[in-house]
Amino acid sequence: MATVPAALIHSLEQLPHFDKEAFIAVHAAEEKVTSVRINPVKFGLEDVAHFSGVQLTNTNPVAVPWSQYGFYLPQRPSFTFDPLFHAGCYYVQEASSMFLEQALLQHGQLEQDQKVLDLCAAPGGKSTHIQSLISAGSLLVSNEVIKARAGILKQNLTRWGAANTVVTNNDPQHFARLAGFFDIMVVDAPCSGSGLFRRDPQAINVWSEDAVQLCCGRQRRILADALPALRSGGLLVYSTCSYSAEEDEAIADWLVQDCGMEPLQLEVPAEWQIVTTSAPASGPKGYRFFPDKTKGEGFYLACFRKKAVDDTRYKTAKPEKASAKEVAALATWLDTSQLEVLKEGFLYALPAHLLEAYSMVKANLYVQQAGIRLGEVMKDKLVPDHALALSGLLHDDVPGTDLSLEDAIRYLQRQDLSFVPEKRGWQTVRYKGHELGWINALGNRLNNYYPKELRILKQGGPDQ
Ligand SMILES: C[S@@+](CC[C@H](N)C(=O)[O-])C[C@H]1O[C@@H](n2cnc3c(N)ncnc32)[C@H](O)[C@@H]1O
Repeated sequence: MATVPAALIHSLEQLPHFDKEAFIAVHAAEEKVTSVRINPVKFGLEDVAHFSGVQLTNTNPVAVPWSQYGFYLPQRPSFTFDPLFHAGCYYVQEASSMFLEQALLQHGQLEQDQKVLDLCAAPGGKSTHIQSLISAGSLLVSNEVIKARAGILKQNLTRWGAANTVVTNNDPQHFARLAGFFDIMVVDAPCSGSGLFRRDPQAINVWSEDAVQLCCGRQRRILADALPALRSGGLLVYSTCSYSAEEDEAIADWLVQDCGMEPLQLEVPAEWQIVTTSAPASGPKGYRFFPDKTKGEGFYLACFRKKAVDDTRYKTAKPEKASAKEVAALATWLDTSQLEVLKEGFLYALPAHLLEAYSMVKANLYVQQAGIRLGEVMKDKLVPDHALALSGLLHDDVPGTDLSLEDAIRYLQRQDLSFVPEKRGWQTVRYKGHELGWINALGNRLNNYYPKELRILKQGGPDQ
Protein backbone atom coordinates (compact mmCIF):
# COMPACT_ATOMS: atom_id res chain seq x y z
CA MET A 1 0.00 0.00 0.00
CA ALA A 2 1.39 3.46 -0.93
CA THR A 3 1.60 5.62 2.22
CA VAL A 4 2.47 9.17 1.23
CA PRO A 5 5.11 10.81 3.50
CA ALA A 6 3.52 13.13 6.08
CA ALA A 7 6.00 15.90 5.23
CA LEU A 8 4.82 15.86 1.61
CA ILE A 9 1.14 15.94 2.60
CA HIS A 10 1.85 18.82 4.97
CA SER A 11 3.58 20.80 2.21
CA LEU A 12 0.59 20.33 -0.12
CA GLU A 13 -2.09 21.49 2.28
CA GLN A 14 -1.75 25.11 1.12
CA LEU A 15 -2.42 24.24 -2.52
CA PRO A 16 -5.80 25.19 -4.01
CA HIS A 17 -8.30 22.30 -4.24
CA PHE A 18 -5.96 19.91 -2.42
CA ASP A 19 -8.20 17.27 -0.81
CA LYS A 20 -6.04 15.58 1.80
CA GLU A 21 -8.40 12.68 2.62
CA ALA A 22 -9.13 11.86 -1.03
CA PHE A 23 -5.41 12.10 -1.90
CA ILE A 24 -4.43 9.68 0.89
CA ALA A 25 -7.29 7.32 0.03
CA VAL A 26 -6.47 7.15 -3.69
CA HIS A 27 -2.85 6.25 -2.86
CA ALA A 28 -4.00 3.57 -0.43
CA ALA A 29 -6.42 2.06 -2.97
CA GLU A 30 -3.58 0.83 -5.25
CA GLU A 31 -5.59 1.22 -8.45
CA LYS A 32 -3.34 0.74 -11.49
CA VAL A 33 -4.27 2.88 -14.47
CA THR A 34 -3.02 1.66 -17.86
CA SER A 35 -2.92 3.98 -20.82
CA VAL A 36 -1.36 3.93 -24.27
CA ARG A 37 -0.89 6.46 -27.01
CA ILE A 38 -1.13 5.24 -30.58
CA ASN A 39 1.26 6.07 -33.42
CA PRO A 40 -1.16 7.64 -35.92
CA VAL A 41 1.14 6.84 -38.85
CA LYS A 42 0.99 3.09 -38.13
CA PHE A 43 -2.19 2.51 -36.16
CA GLY A 44 -5.69 3.85 -36.81
CA LEU A 45 -8.16 4.65 -34.04
CA GLU A 46 -10.13 1.61 -35.24
CA ASP A 47 -7.10 -0.60 -34.45
CA VAL A 48 -7.27 0.27 -30.75
CA ALA A 49 -9.55 -2.73 -30.36
CA HIS A 50 -6.68 -5.04 -31.36
CA PHE A 51 -4.36 -4.94 -28.37
CA SER A 52 -3.31 -8.50 -27.74
CA GLY A 53 -4.64 -9.80 -24.44
CA VAL A 54 -7.19 -7.04 -23.77
CA GLN A 55 -10.80 -8.10 -23.21
CA LEU A 56 -12.83 -5.37 -24.81
CA THR A 57 -16.43 -4.42 -24.15
CA ASN A 58 -18.56 -1.68 -25.70
CA THR A 59 -17.39 0.78 -23.07
CA ASN A 60 -13.62 0.45 -23.45
CA PRO A 61 -11.02 1.44 -24.33
CA VAL A 62 -11.83 4.99 -23.24
CA ALA A 63 -10.16 8.03 -24.77
CA VAL A 64 -7.83 10.16 -22.64
CA PRO A 65 -9.72 13.50 -22.73
CA TRP A 66 -6.70 15.75 -23.37
CA SER A 67 -5.06 13.68 -26.12
CA GLN A 68 -6.47 12.68 -29.51
CA TYR A 69 -4.18 9.63 -29.52
CA GLY A 70 -4.43 8.49 -25.89
CA PHE A 71 -6.52 5.58 -24.55
CA TYR A 72 -7.07 3.92 -21.20
CA LEU A 73 -7.07 0.14 -21.34
CA PRO A 74 -9.38 -1.85 -19.04
CA GLN A 75 -6.49 -4.04 -17.89
CA ARG A 76 -2.75 -4.21 -18.41
CA PRO A 77 -1.92 -6.71 -21.15
CA SER A 78 1.55 -8.20 -21.53
CA PHE A 79 3.01 -5.48 -23.76
CA THR A 80 6.25 -7.48 -24.02
CA PHE A 81 4.39 -10.23 -25.84
CA ASP A 82 2.39 -7.94 -28.10
CA PRO A 83 4.22 -7.73 -31.46
CA LEU A 84 2.37 -4.47 -32.23
CA PHE A 85 4.24 -2.81 -29.37
CA HIS A 86 7.56 -3.86 -30.96
CA ALA A 87 6.33 -2.64 -34.35
CA GLY A 88 5.95 0.87 -32.87
CA CYS A 89 2.16 0.96 -33.26
CA TYR A 90 1.75 2.51 -29.81
CA TYR A 91 3.65 3.74 -26.75
CA VAL A 92 2.70 2.82 -23.20
CA GLN A 93 2.42 6.19 -21.48
CA GLU A 94 0.99 7.53 -18.28
CA ALA A 95 -2.17 9.51 -19.17
CA SER A 96 -1.54 12.79 -17.31
CA SER A 97 1.74 13.35 -19.22
CA MET A 98 -0.23 13.35 -22.47
CA PHE A 99 -1.47 16.82 -21.43
CA LEU A 100 1.66 18.13 -23.20
CA GLU A 101 -0.51 17.91 -26.33
CA GLN A 102 -2.68 20.80 -25.12
CA ALA A 103 0.35 23.06 -24.59
CA LEU A 104 1.63 22.30 -28.09
CA LEU A 105 -1.75 22.57 -29.82
CA GLN A 106 -2.71 25.80 -28.06
CA HIS A 107 0.63 27.65 -28.24
CA GLY A 108 2.98 25.73 -30.55
CA GLN A 109 1.75 27.03 -33.96
CA LEU A 110 2.05 23.50 -35.22
CA GLU A 111 0.56 24.35 -38.61
CA GLN A 112 4.03 25.78 -39.38
CA ASP A 113 7.25 23.77 -39.58
CA GLN A 114 8.98 24.05 -36.20
CA LYS A 115 12.34 23.15 -34.72
CA VAL A 116 11.56 21.42 -31.44
CA LEU A 117 13.91 20.43 -28.63
CA ASP A 118 12.87 17.79 -26.09
CA LEU A 119 15.70 18.42 -23.63
CA CYS A 120 15.19 15.62 -21.08
CA ALA A 121 13.81 13.05 -23.44
CA ALA A 122 14.50 9.45 -22.33
CA PRO A 123 12.80 7.03 -22.52
CA GLY A 124 10.87 8.92 -25.18
CA GLY A 125 7.25 9.30 -24.04
CA LYS A 126 7.12 13.03 -24.77
CA SER A 127 9.30 12.74 -27.88
CA THR A 128 7.14 10.13 -29.61
CA HIS A 129 4.11 12.25 -28.70
CA ILE A 130 5.67 15.47 -30.03
CA GLN A 131 6.61 13.66 -33.25
CA SER A 132 2.96 12.72 -33.80
CA LEU A 133 1.86 16.34 -33.41
CA ILE A 134 4.41 18.29 -35.46
CA SER A 135 4.35 18.62 -39.27
CA ALA A 136 6.48 16.34 -41.46
CA GLY A 137 8.56 19.42 -42.29
CA SER A 138 9.41 20.03 -38.61
CA LEU A 139 12.56 18.79 -36.87
CA LEU A 140 12.54 17.15 -33.43
CA VAL A 141 15.80 17.01 -31.50
CA SER A 142 15.43 14.53 -28.62
CA ASN A 143 18.21 14.94 -26.11
CA GLU A 144 19.19 12.77 -23.17
CA VAL A 145 22.21 13.53 -21.00
CA ILE A 146 22.67 10.00 -19.62
CA LYS A 147 24.24 7.84 -22.32
CA ALA A 148 22.61 4.54 -21.37
CA ARG A 149 19.21 6.23 -21.31
CA ALA A 150 19.92 7.81 -24.71
CA GLY A 151 20.18 4.22 -25.99
CA ILE A 152 16.62 3.46 -24.86
CA LEU A 153 15.45 6.71 -26.41
CA LYS A 154 17.01 5.67 -29.74
CA GLN A 155 15.23 2.31 -29.59
CA ASN A 156 11.85 3.90 -28.92
CA LEU A 157 12.26 6.46 -31.70
CA THR A 158 13.43 3.74 -34.10
CA ARG A 159 10.22 1.83 -33.35
CA TRP A 160 8.22 5.01 -33.93
CA GLY A 161 9.80 5.09 -37.39
CA ALA A 162 9.84 8.84 -38.19
CA ALA A 163 12.58 10.41 -40.34
CA ASN A 164 12.36 13.93 -38.86
CA THR A 165 13.95 13.10 -35.49
CA VAL A 166 17.52 13.40 -34.22
CA VAL A 167 18.76 11.92 -30.94
CA THR A 168 21.52 13.79 -29.11
CA ASN A 169 23.44 12.98 -25.93
CA ASN A 170 24.42 16.35 -24.48
CA ASP A 171 24.51 18.24 -21.23
CA PRO A 172 21.99 21.13 -21.20
CA GLN A 173 24.85 23.65 -21.14
CA HIS A 174 25.99 22.52 -24.60
CA PHE A 175 22.82 23.97 -26.06
CA ALA A 176 24.18 27.50 -25.61
CA ARG A 177 26.06 26.74 -28.85
CA LEU A 178 22.71 26.79 -30.65
CA ALA A 179 21.51 30.16 -29.32
CA GLY A 180 18.06 31.12 -30.61
CA PHE A 181 17.79 27.94 -32.73
CA PHE A 182 14.64 26.25 -31.45
CA ASP A 183 11.02 27.41 -31.85
CA ILE A 184 9.78 25.11 -29.08
CA MET A 185 11.58 23.69 -26.06
CA VAL A 186 10.08 20.98 -23.83
CA VAL A 187 11.76 20.51 -20.45
CA ASP A 188 10.26 17.49 -18.70
CA ALA A 189 12.67 17.88 -15.84
CA PRO A 190 14.19 15.21 -13.57
CA CYS A 191 12.32 15.59 -10.29
CA SER A 192 11.65 14.04 -6.89
CA GLY A 193 9.01 11.82 -8.50
CA SER A 194 6.20 12.03 -5.93
CA GLY A 195 3.61 12.04 -8.72
CA LEU A 196 4.48 8.41 -9.45
CA PHE A 197 4.16 7.06 -5.89
CA ARG A 198 0.99 5.18 -6.77
CA ARG A 199 2.61 3.41 -9.72
CA ASP A 200 5.95 2.85 -8.00
CA PRO A 201 5.60 2.66 -4.20
CA GLN A 202 9.41 2.04 -3.96
CA ALA A 203 9.88 5.70 -4.95
CA ILE A 204 8.47 6.65 -1.54
CA ASN A 205 11.55 5.21 0.17
CA VAL A 206 13.91 7.54 -1.68
CA TRP A 207 11.74 10.66 -1.35
CA SER A 208 12.84 13.32 1.15
CA GLU A 209 12.58 17.06 1.63
CA ASP A 210 16.32 17.21 0.87
CA ALA A 211 15.74 15.43 -2.44
CA VAL A 212 13.14 18.07 -3.34
CA GLN A 213 15.67 20.84 -2.63
CA LEU A 214 18.30 19.07 -4.69
CA CYS A 215 15.88 18.66 -7.60
CA CYS A 216 14.72 22.27 -7.65
CA GLY A 217 18.33 23.48 -7.77
CA ARG A 218 19.00 21.13 -10.68
CA GLN A 219 15.81 22.20 -12.48
CA ARG A 220 16.93 25.85 -12.39
CA ARG A 221 20.38 24.96 -13.67
CA ILE A 222 18.96 22.90 -16.54
CA LEU A 223 16.57 25.67 -17.57
CA ALA A 224 19.16 28.47 -17.24
CA ASP A 225 21.62 26.46 -19.34
CA ALA A 226 19.19 25.54 -22.11
CA LEU A 227 17.02 28.67 -22.43
CA PRO A 228 19.48 30.55 -24.67
CA ALA A 229 18.75 27.90 -27.35
CA LEU A 230 15.10 29.02 -27.56
CA ARG A 231 14.41 31.77 -30.09
CA SER A 232 12.83 35.04 -29.13
CA GLY A 233 9.04 34.46 -29.16
CA GLY A 234 9.58 30.69 -28.83
CA LEU A 235 7.51 28.42 -26.58
CA LEU A 236 8.85 26.78 -23.40
CA VAL A 237 6.86 23.92 -21.86
CA TYR A 238 8.05 22.97 -18.39
CA SER A 239 6.75 19.87 -16.62
CA THR A 240 7.49 17.55 -13.71
CA CYS A 241 5.92 14.52 -12.10
CA SER A 242 6.42 16.05 -8.64
CA TYR A 243 3.71 17.48 -6.39
CA SER A 244 6.15 19.76 -4.56
CA ALA A 245 5.54 23.48 -5.14
CA GLU A 246 9.32 24.08 -4.96
CA GLU A 247 9.69 22.10 -8.21
CA ASP A 248 6.54 23.47 -9.83
CA GLU A 249 5.09 26.90 -8.99
CA ALA A 250 8.39 28.19 -7.53
CA ILE A 251 10.18 27.33 -10.79
CA ALA A 252 7.38 29.01 -12.76
CA ASP A 253 7.82 32.16 -10.65
CA TRP A 254 11.59 32.04 -11.14
CA LEU A 255 11.18 31.69 -14.93
CA VAL A 256 9.07 34.85 -15.00
CA GLN A 257 10.97 36.94 -12.46
CA ASP A 258 14.57 35.95 -13.08
CA CYS A 259 14.55 34.72 -16.68
CA GLY A 260 12.11 37.26 -18.16
CA MET A 261 9.75 34.59 -19.54
CA GLU A 262 6.16 35.58 -20.33
CA PRO A 263 3.61 33.22 -18.74
CA LEU A 264 0.95 31.61 -20.97
CA GLN A 265 -2.42 30.13 -20.06
CA LEU A 266 -4.22 27.08 -21.39
CA GLU A 267 -7.93 26.58 -22.06
CA VAL A 268 -8.89 23.60 -19.91
CA PRO A 269 -12.50 22.33 -19.75
CA ALA A 270 -13.72 22.14 -16.13
CA GLU A 271 -14.85 18.51 -16.56
CA TRP A 272 -11.22 17.41 -16.99
CA GLN A 273 -10.79 18.18 -13.25
CA ILE A 274 -7.29 19.56 -13.75
CA VAL A 275 -6.36 22.02 -11.00
CA THR A 276 -5.09 25.41 -12.23
CA THR A 277 -2.65 27.10 -9.85
CA SER A 278 -1.17 30.61 -9.83
CA ALA A 279 2.43 30.81 -8.67
CA PRO A 280 2.51 33.04 -5.57
CA ALA A 281 5.05 35.73 -6.53
CA SER A 282 4.19 36.61 -10.13
CA GLY A 283 1.11 34.53 -10.93
CA PRO A 284 2.06 32.22 -13.84
CA LYS A 285 -0.59 29.56 -14.29
CA GLY A 286 0.29 25.91 -13.85
CA TYR A 287 -1.81 22.79 -14.43
CA ARG A 288 -1.80 20.07 -11.79
CA PHE A 289 -3.02 16.51 -12.00
CA PHE A 290 -4.10 14.85 -8.75
CA PRO A 291 -5.04 11.15 -9.02
CA ASP A 292 -8.10 11.63 -6.82
CA LYS A 293 -9.46 14.04 -9.46
CA THR A 294 -8.08 12.91 -12.84
CA LYS A 295 -7.52 9.39 -14.15
CA GLY A 296 -3.72 9.33 -14.18
CA GLU A 297 -0.71 10.05 -12.00
CA GLY A 298 0.60 13.29 -10.48
CA PHE A 299 1.86 15.81 -13.04
CA TYR A 300 2.51 19.55 -13.34
CA LEU A 301 2.85 21.60 -16.54
CA ALA A 302 3.29 25.31 -17.28
CA CYS A 303 3.98 27.23 -20.52
CA PHE A 304 5.93 30.39 -21.26
CA ARG A 305 6.95 32.55 -24.20
CA LYS A 306 10.49 33.84 -24.48
CA LYS A 307 10.86 37.59 -24.68
CA ALA A 308 14.63 37.98 -24.50
CA VAL A 309 16.58 38.08 -27.76
CA ASP A 310 19.68 35.92 -28.11
CA ASP A 311 22.36 35.91 -30.75
CA THR A 312 21.54 33.50 -33.56
CA ARG A 313 24.79 32.51 -35.22
CA TYR A 314 26.02 28.97 -35.06
CA LYS A 315 28.67 26.72 -36.42
CA THR A 316 27.56 24.52 -39.28
CA ALA A 317 29.26 21.53 -40.89
CA LYS A 318 27.95 19.68 -43.91
CA PRO A 319 27.41 15.98 -43.19
CA GLU A 320 28.94 13.56 -45.68
CA LYS A 321 26.59 12.62 -48.50
CA ALA A 322 26.19 9.13 -49.94
CA SER A 323 27.68 8.57 -53.41
CA ALA A 324 25.46 8.32 -56.50
CA LYS A 325 26.25 4.60 -56.66
CA GLU A 326 25.11 4.07 -53.08
CA VAL A 327 21.92 6.02 -53.67
CA ALA A 328 21.32 3.92 -56.80
CA ALA A 329 21.59 0.75 -54.68
CA LEU A 330 18.63 2.00 -52.63
CA ALA A 331 16.26 2.33 -55.59
CA THR A 332 14.69 -1.12 -55.26
CA TRP A 333 13.94 -0.50 -51.59
CA LEU A 334 12.68 3.06 -51.23
CA ASP A 335 12.02 6.33 -52.99
CA THR A 336 14.82 8.73 -52.08
CA SER A 337 13.61 11.71 -54.12
CA GLN A 338 12.46 13.67 -51.05
CA LEU A 339 15.30 12.46 -48.84
CA GLU A 340 18.88 13.46 -48.23
CA VAL A 341 20.92 10.25 -48.06
CA LEU A 342 23.92 10.74 -45.77
CA LYS A 343 26.79 8.52 -44.78
CA GLU A 344 28.65 7.78 -41.60
CA GLY A 345 29.96 4.30 -42.30
CA PHE A 346 26.31 3.28 -42.71
CA LEU A 347 23.74 5.20 -44.75
CA TYR A 348 20.96 7.21 -43.14
CA ALA A 349 18.24 9.44 -44.50
CA LEU A 350 16.59 12.67 -43.45
CA PRO A 351 13.85 14.67 -45.17
CA ALA A 352 15.85 16.75 -47.71
CA HIS A 353 14.56 20.12 -46.48
CA LEU A 354 15.96 19.41 -42.96
CA LEU A 355 19.57 19.19 -44.14
CA GLU A 356 20.48 22.77 -43.23
CA ALA A 357 19.01 22.57 -39.71
CA TYR A 358 20.55 19.15 -39.19
CA SER A 359 23.98 20.45 -40.29
CA MET A 360 23.82 22.97 -37.45
CA VAL A 361 22.72 20.40 -34.89
CA LYS A 362 25.46 18.03 -36.00
CA ALA A 363 28.16 20.70 -35.84
CA ASN A 364 27.28 21.65 -32.26
CA LEU A 365 25.96 18.55 -30.48
CA TYR A 366 26.82 14.90 -30.02
CA VAL A 367 24.38 13.23 -32.43
CA GLN A 368 23.59 9.61 -31.59
CA GLN A 369 21.01 8.93 -34.27
CA ALA A 370 19.56 11.00 -37.10
CA GLY A 371 16.60 10.29 -39.33
CA ILE A 372 16.31 6.68 -40.48
CA ARG A 373 19.31 4.38 -40.58
CA LEU A 374 19.10 2.61 -43.95
CA GLY A 375 21.97 0.11 -43.83
CA GLU A 376 25.25 -0.46 -45.63
CA VAL A 377 25.96 -0.90 -49.31
CA MET A 378 28.23 -3.88 -49.96
CA LYS A 379 29.14 -4.93 -53.48
CA ASP A 380 26.52 -2.50 -54.80
CA LYS A 381 23.79 -4.13 -52.71
CA LEU A 382 22.05 -2.78 -49.63
CA VAL A 383 22.29 -4.75 -46.41
CA PRO A 384 19.22 -3.19 -44.83
CA ASP A 385 19.10 -1.86 -41.27
CA HIS A 386 16.36 -2.71 -38.76
CA ALA A 387 15.29 0.95 -38.63
CA LEU A 388 14.47 0.91 -42.35
CA ALA A 389 11.97 -1.93 -41.83
CA LEU A 390 10.13 0.10 -39.19
CA SER A 391 10.21 3.41 -41.03
CA GLY A 392 7.30 3.20 -43.45
CA LEU A 393 9.74 4.24 -46.22
CA LEU A 394 9.88 0.84 -47.96
CA HIS A 395 8.30 0.37 -51.38
CA ASP A 396 5.07 -1.64 -51.23
CA ASP A 397 6.60 -4.38 -53.37
CA VAL A 398 9.45 -5.18 -50.93
CA PRO A 399 8.60 -8.80 -50.05
CA GLY A 400 7.26 -9.54 -46.60
CA THR A 401 5.51 -12.36 -44.76
CA ASP A 402 2.74 -11.91 -42.22
CA LEU A 403 3.42 -14.09 -39.16
CA SER A 404 1.13 -15.79 -36.69
CA LEU A 405 1.33 -14.52 -33.10
CA GLU A 406 3.49 -17.51 -32.12
CA ASP A 407 5.92 -17.02 -35.02
CA ALA A 408 6.03 -13.26 -34.44
CA ILE A 409 7.09 -13.88 -30.84
CA ARG A 410 9.68 -16.44 -31.89
CA TYR A 411 11.02 -13.84 -34.32
CA LEU A 412 11.13 -11.16 -31.59
CA GLN A 413 12.94 -13.64 -29.31
CA ARG A 414 15.45 -14.09 -32.16
CA GLN A 415 14.79 -17.81 -32.32
CA ASP A 416 15.03 -19.97 -35.40
CA LEU A 417 12.00 -19.77 -37.65
CA SER A 418 10.34 -22.67 -39.42
CA PHE A 419 7.98 -21.08 -41.95
CA VAL A 420 8.86 -21.10 -45.64
CA PRO A 421 8.70 -17.68 -47.31
CA GLU A 422 7.64 -17.41 -50.94
CA LYS A 423 10.78 -15.56 -52.02
CA ARG A 424 14.51 -15.73 -51.34
CA GLY A 425 16.72 -12.93 -50.08
CA TRP A 426 16.15 -10.00 -47.75
CA GLN A 427 12.53 -9.46 -46.82
CA THR A 428 10.47 -8.23 -43.91
CA VAL A 429 8.28 -10.09 -41.48
CA ARG A 430 5.06 -8.51 -40.25
CA TYR A 431 2.36 -8.95 -37.70
CA LYS A 432 -1.16 -7.87 -38.68
CA GLY A 433 0.45 -5.97 -41.56
CA HIS A 434 2.95 -4.09 -39.37
CA GLU A 435 6.66 -4.54 -40.07
CA LEU A 436 8.67 -6.18 -37.27
CA GLY A 437 12.09 -6.42 -38.93
CA TRP A 438 14.18 -8.34 -41.46
CA ILE A 439 14.89 -11.96 -42.33
CA ASN A 440 17.14 -13.29 -45.07
CA ALA A 441 15.95 -16.45 -46.81
CA LEU A 442 18.90 -18.42 -48.17
CA GLY A 443 17.71 -21.58 -49.88
CA ASN A 444 17.28 -24.06 -47.05
CA ARG A 445 18.01 -21.55 -44.26
CA LEU A 446 16.18 -18.55 -42.78
CA ASN A 447 18.32 -16.00 -40.96
CA ASN A 448 16.60 -13.95 -38.27
CA TYR A 449 17.97 -10.37 -38.26
CA TYR A 450 16.01 -9.02 -35.33
CA PRO A 451 18.58 -6.91 -33.39
CA LYS A 452 20.08 -8.82 -30.45
CA GLU A 453 19.75 -5.87 -28.09
CA LEU A 454 16.00 -5.62 -28.73
CA ARG A 455 15.10 -9.29 -28.45
CA ILE A 456 12.48 -10.39 -25.90
CA LEU A 457 14.34 -12.02 -23.02
CA LYS A 458 11.34 -12.62 -20.79
CA GLN A 459 10.20 -16.23 -20.65
CA GLY A 460 6.61 -17.19 -21.34
CA GLY A 461 4.12 -15.93 -23.86
CA PRO A 462 1.10 -13.73 -24.40
CA ASP A 463 -1.15 -15.63 -21.99
CA GLN A 464 1.26 -15.65 -19.06
C1 LIG B 1 11.24 12.92 -16.21
S1 LIG B 1 12.51 12.13 -17.06
C2 LIG B 1 12.06 12.40 -18.73
C3 LIG B 1 10.95 11.55 -19.23
C4 LIG B 1 10.71 11.75 -20.71
N1 LIG B 1 10.52 13.15 -21.02
C5 LIG B 1 9.53 10.96 -21.20
O1 LIG B 1 8.42 11.52 -21.29
O2 LIG B 1 9.68 9.77 -21.52
C6 LIG B 1 13.83 13.23 -16.89
C7 LIG B 1 15.06 12.92 -17.71
O3 LIG B 1 16.05 13.91 -17.40
C8 LIG B 1 17.32 13.30 -17.39
N2 LIG B 1 18.27 14.08 -16.55
C9 LIG B 1 18.76 13.77 -15.34
N3 LIG B 1 19.63 14.72 -14.92
C10 LIG B 1 19.67 15.65 -15.89
C11 LIG B 1 20.39 16.86 -16.06
N4 LIG B 1 21.22 17.30 -15.13
N5 LIG B 1 20.19 17.55 -17.19
C12 LIG B 1 19.34 17.11 -18.13
N6 LIG B 1 18.62 15.98 -18.02
C13 LIG B 1 18.79 15.26 -16.93
C14 LIG B 1 17.07 11.91 -16.84
O4 LIG B 1 18.07 11.02 -17.26
C15 LIG B 1 15.70 11.57 -17.42
O5 LIG B 1 15.83 10.84 -18.59
